Amino acid sequence: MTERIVVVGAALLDEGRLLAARRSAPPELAGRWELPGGKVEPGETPEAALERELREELGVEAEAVERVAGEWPLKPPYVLQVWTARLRPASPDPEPLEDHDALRWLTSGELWDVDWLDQDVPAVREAAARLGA
Ligand SMILES: Nc1nc2c([nH]c(=O)n2[C@H]2C[C@H](O)[C@@H](COP(=O)(O)OP(=O)(O)OP(=O)(O)O)O2)c(=O)[nH]1
Repeated sequence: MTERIVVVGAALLDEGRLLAARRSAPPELAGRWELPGGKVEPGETPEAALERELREELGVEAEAVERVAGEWPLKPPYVLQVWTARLRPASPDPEPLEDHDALRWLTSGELWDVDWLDQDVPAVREAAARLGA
């Protein structure tokens, strides 16, 4: 059986907008936009991983809300799963603390203004269906 490591991506939604984050590393991904998140660690639930990654990367207190149906292949052995998420009431605003050098809140009309990682495009399309919901 092949090893498979889940990367969780957050479709962080706020006031009908989706947060996009521009990667600053590694060189082959730098400058492209993604859903913030990261690898699920052994023994961790995807929801806990998502909340931990958002705290580390963006300094926010977020809550995973629901899984976006689907799973998208990344560079083996990684696969991307996406959860919608929201900021908890007392959360600070997101800041690009690590892994990213820019953040943008996108309305549905602005969704394709950023250069998403190719492998994120189908996931973003699915997540976008929740915008304004
Ligand atoms: N977080 C995130 N990673 C993505 C996305 N799309 C995509 O190809 N990736 C890739 C980039 C990385 O190779 C891998 C996740 O790595 P990461 O650097 O975000 O995760 P991490 O914080 O747990 O990593 P690490 O520094 O602990 O190794 O998945 C995405 O939308 N979000």
